[in-house]
Amino acid sequence: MDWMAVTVATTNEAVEAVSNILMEHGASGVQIDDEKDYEQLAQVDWAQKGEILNVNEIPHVKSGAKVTAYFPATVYVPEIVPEIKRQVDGLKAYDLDAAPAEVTTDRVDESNWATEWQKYYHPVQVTRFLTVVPSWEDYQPKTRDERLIILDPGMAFGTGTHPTTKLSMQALEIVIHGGERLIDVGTGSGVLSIAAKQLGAGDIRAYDLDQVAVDSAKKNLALNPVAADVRVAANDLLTGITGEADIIVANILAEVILPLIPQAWNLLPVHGYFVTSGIISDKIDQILAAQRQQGFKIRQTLKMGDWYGVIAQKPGEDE
Ligand SMILES: C[S@@+](CC[C@H](N)C(=O)[O-])C[C@H]1O[C@@H](n2cnc3c(N)ncnc32)[C@H](O)[C@@H]1O
Repeated sequence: MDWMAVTVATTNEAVEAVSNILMEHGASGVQIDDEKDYEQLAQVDWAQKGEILNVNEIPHVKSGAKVTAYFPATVYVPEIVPEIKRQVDGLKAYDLDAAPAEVTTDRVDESNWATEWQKYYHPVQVTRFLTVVPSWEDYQPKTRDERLIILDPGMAFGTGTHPTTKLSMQALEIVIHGGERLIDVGTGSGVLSIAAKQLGAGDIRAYDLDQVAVDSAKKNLALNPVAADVRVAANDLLTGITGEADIIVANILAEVILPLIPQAWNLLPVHGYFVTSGIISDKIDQILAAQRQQGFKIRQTLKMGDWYGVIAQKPGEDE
């Protein structure tokens, strides 16, 4: 369906009143492009927040504000524009300066609209060997060792750039030597399974509680031929799962890692690795204590900002 966009160029102080006017005329939603908001957005470290986003590339107003309202084809826009203009000009009566108060209209093709945001996502090198590439980008490895993770950053957590995901990948680079059987608990977008395959892991099973994540992981795995044989299913942690794994990786909140510790212990052989991430600094001591209590040896802790990752190992008889 085609939509019509009505844009009012105005001031920061009149944004709310202008938005109300547009909504009262039947807009399905408004988009606000305000110079002041943009100044704040530019301060955010988007990679740190887990987004492969380049805010600097987003077109934006250089002064004042622009309110754009979207109207479905059922609203005849040329008819309502003069009234919108009259009401915006009328804000002066309430001591609101809405100038320049210019009203323009444009046709929006919904198919372009839905993919417009993709323009701002780009390949990001997340560890020494791994680069996350949005599925629509044509990107070739820059060095012989660079491995790609093709992702469609959709609904599920895991664009690969969040510190907790990076820590997990760094830990996988340490523990994977080739051919290991691996279980990815809380797979999200499937990013860690793809990373593990790229690093040489063998058989991989991936689980997530959330069906949206399971579907998203399946789509992403299909984009990466190297990970085509990863099996994904909905499951609560490792409840009911049998069959040994040499490595179990989980990037989940500390509260959720606690009940996973005994489950992981039961599925790991001697010398098997338990890689955990998603642990905020306040909880690291509790997680380390619980893993030691279970019998794990802590081989390495990794840190990025406020986040920790842990490489634990099930020790041999002689340790
Ligand atoms: C922080 S995300 C990690 C996603 C991805 N593995 C990564 O490293 O970027 C945590 C994931 O764990 C899943 N999860 C939370 N509780 C779970 C549970 N009890 N069993 C399985 N998955 C769970 C969430 O749905 C989410 O997809």
